[in-house]
Amino acid sequence: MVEIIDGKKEAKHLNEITKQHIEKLAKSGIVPGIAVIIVGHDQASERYVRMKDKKARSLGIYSIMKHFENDISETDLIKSINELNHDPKINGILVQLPLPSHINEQNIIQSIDPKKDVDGFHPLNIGKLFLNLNEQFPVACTPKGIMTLLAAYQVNLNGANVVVIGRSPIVGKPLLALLLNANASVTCLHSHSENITLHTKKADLVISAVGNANTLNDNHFKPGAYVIDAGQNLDINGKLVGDVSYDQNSKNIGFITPVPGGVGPMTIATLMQQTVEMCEWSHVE
Ligand SMILES: NC(=O)C1=CN([C@@H]2O[C@H](COP(=O)(O)OP(=O)(O)OC[C@H]3O[C@@H](n4cnc5c(N)ncnc54)[C@H](OP(=O)(O)O)[C@@H]3O)[C@@H](O)[C@H]2O)C=CC1
Ligand SMILES: Nc1nc(=O)c2c([nH]1)NC[C@@H]1CN(c3ccc(C(=O)N[C@@H](CCC(=O)O)C(=O)O)cc3)C=[N+]21
Repeated sequence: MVEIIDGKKEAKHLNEITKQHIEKLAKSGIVPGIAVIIVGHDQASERYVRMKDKKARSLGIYSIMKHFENDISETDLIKSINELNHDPKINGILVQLPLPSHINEQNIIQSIDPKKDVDGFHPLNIGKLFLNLNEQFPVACTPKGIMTLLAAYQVNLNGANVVVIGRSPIVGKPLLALLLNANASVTCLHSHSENITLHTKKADLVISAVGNANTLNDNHFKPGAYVIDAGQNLDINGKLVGDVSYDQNSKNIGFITPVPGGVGPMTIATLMQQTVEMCEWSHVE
């Protein structure tokens, strides 16, 4: 029997805690603020951004959205980010990725004030994460949310054999650092990796962030394995599915995050949590 790791439930719990922090700040007249920038009209991106805005507002976070046409220049986009860098009402700036190909993503990410980099994508914050510095800095929300979920399910990472599939700067790489910092033994696989099963069969925990349906199935895992599926894919019927195909009776998978209802809701809840944390950090400095 496969047990479900309920990301929706944990996200709700995390949002309740975030709400308490917001209420406490409100007593000092402080309202945390987030700005989300989106370029172009990609349907999935517009949908994610709306979900973030709606959640922020429902929690009492000041939320603004800047929607630009596909042909905005890199200079104009940076100008808009600069305004937000200097806006005292804004604690977190998120630029939805991917951006159109005429815009250099690194130039955009690096124009965000690292103290407002709520996505944790700025090289300074990624560097701090890899160095495991003992200070407060933002961390990419999907990996951070996965760590919160693992903690909620009391998954022991100390010395555990963990396989991460995917090495993007949004999911795989920051996850690798977080797991290493939590004393796991981590293997990171990617499109050049040979014999994926050899690695996954030995893993206590497998985290998949590939972006292809049916990348993994029950035969890839050792009995009782924990599986975190970060994939968001549309199957042939247009249904949202993860990277892992399985059913209730799968023999090996012990615990798994469903798609939808696993990593996705944790990402949004973590974005809200981190916006509020960054507001708190800015007021104690
Ligand atoms: N739930 C959530 O909150 C979030 C979900 N996602 C989802 O996670 C997935 C990954 O996203 P993202 O990291 O941005 O995607 P990228 O496309 O940037 O990265 C995919 C990674 O998977 C690797 N890969 C591709 N094919 C294989 C394969 N056959 N075997 C092993 N590794 C492979 C790639 O290797 P290489 O580096 O060699 O190209 C790459 O490192 C997507 O479905 C995305 O929608 C993303 C962000 C948040
Ligand atoms: N700067 C930036 N930061 C990001 O964090 C970022 C990004 N760009 N670009 C795209 C990816 C993708 N991503 C998701 C967030 C939530 C869900 C999510 O909530 N998924 C729901 C289902 C959503 C639905 O109903 O369509 C679930 O899995 O249950 C999915 C994917 C954040 N990303």
